[in-house]
Amino acid sequence: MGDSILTAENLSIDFGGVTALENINLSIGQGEILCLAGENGSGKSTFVKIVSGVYSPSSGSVSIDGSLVDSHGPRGAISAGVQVIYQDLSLFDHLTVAENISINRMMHDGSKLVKRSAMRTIAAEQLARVGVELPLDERVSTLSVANKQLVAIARALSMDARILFMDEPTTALTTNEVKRLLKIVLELKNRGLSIVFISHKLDEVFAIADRIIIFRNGHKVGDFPAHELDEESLSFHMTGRRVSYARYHREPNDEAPLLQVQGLSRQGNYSDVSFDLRKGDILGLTGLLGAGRTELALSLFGLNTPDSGQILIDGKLTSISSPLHAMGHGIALVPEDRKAQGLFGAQSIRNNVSSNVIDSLVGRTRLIDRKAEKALAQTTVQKMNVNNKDIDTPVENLSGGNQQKVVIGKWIAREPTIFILDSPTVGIDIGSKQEIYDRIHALAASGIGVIVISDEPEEIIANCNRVLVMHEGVVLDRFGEADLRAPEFKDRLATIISDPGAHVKHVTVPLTSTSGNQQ
Ligand SMILES: Nc1ncnc2c1ncn2[C@@H]1O[C@H](COP(=O)(O)OP(=O)(O)OP(=O)(O)O)[C@@H](O)[C@H]1O
Repeated sequence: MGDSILTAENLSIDFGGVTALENINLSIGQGEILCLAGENGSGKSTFVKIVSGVYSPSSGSVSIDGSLVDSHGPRGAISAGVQVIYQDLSLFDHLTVAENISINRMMHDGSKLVKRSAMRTIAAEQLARVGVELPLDERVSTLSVANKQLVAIARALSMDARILFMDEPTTALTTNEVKRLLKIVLELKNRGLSIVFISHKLDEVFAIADRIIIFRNGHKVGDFPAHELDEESLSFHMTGRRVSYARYHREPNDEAPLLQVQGLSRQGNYSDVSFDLRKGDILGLTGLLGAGRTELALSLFGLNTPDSGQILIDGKLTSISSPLHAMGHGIALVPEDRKAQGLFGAQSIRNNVSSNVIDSLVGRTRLIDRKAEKALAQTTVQKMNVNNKDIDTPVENLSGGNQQKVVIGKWIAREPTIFILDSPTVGIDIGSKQEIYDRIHALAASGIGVIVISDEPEEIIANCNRVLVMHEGVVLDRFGEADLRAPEFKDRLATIISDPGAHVKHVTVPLTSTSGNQQ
């Protein structure tokens, strides 16, 4: 580690009696990439929020270059060179690239007038530091998530950042975009910036980390040069146990399809998609972000009406015109964006879980059976291993990964027969992933049909007995259990996902009940 730039001493914080961090001591070196690892709810984001002045610690201090940082608000941290890029990026979508990059700098400098030329100069300079070109006058809303992220990095640099915190920056990026981002992070480090990088994707951590600090239950439990760890030892330090993902094998022998999708198309989203889903199937829908997977899932949940094609449930032609309709047919969807679509943030865990099954909780008196509601929420919290067991906690106070557990749990509570999970383990730690995979396997083994949307080859291989690869709205290829079992399949799938254009379609028979590819 180079000279230490930031030092945290004895940092502790608690929220209403719950200790989120206790006696954290750590330092960050000049020009170093430090990865913060830890299970969901271990305190990583809370640490970032203290250092950046969002939270005041109950005790302890943060100093930069030996000077104490004022812990009462973000100003002190910003002046000392701390910048944070949160997952939602906090950009102004309706403003241009140049305006977004320069706005903080101009406000910080006390500019009262909007000077367009100065804005453009600042933005161009900062983008050059990141090493990318973006159209300065383009509205940010039109950019890809990856390019929005570059805008956020350029904005951070414009504030003379010396330490850049990135909290799960790769969750919404494609494989190639992740590679570009990691390259940029390494270049910024080479120019002397200190970077604190938080990710649950251990391959990313090992691709860039100089040092890895591990939190568990609010305590620092490890501080290692990255080369002293590998994925297995890091997982062990994070969870205190050996983590491995069991593979799923379909047992039910009822071949009648629960769901048949035949020639489904929606202009601009997906085209001519066909597949069957049987009891006990876990069908993987994979491909890059933007492949049409999410749009297809939304159509199956009544939120994105197809233009043509057919959906059959239990052999009967069905039109799914609304989520209520879909739920009536036993379909559940864990959406891609848990914050916007999956949860009522200000509501308690209890209310979020019961919101999905409220009809079954209303008794003859037309009142909600509060006892049953409480029992259901408690069971969900236990089964999903949510770290906060107080069911009256607002879900917005849970860590990101624990929020995702509540979303999955509240849909399981509906006991669906067709369960669609869009990117179910984004932001989930490796130990919790294992638990969620076990739950998905058990649900499928009990006879429901599951669709898992994911671009992680490891996730697809651990969970699925069939896979559809989508690219630009069409099914590019499909694989059955025999393919999935082949030892080289993980690498093969990773190559197809990262470069679908180069993949030559070699299976032409559709995976329908009449096809031979029914593994
Ligand atoms: N504003 C808050 N009010 C109450 N509890 C909170 C608040 N913010 C965080 N916590 C609690 O502090 C603990 C640490 O949460 P934090 O978000 O720091 O975890 P994390 O390591 O970033 O997890 P993840 O990987 O899931 O994002 C959790 O138990 C969380 O519920």
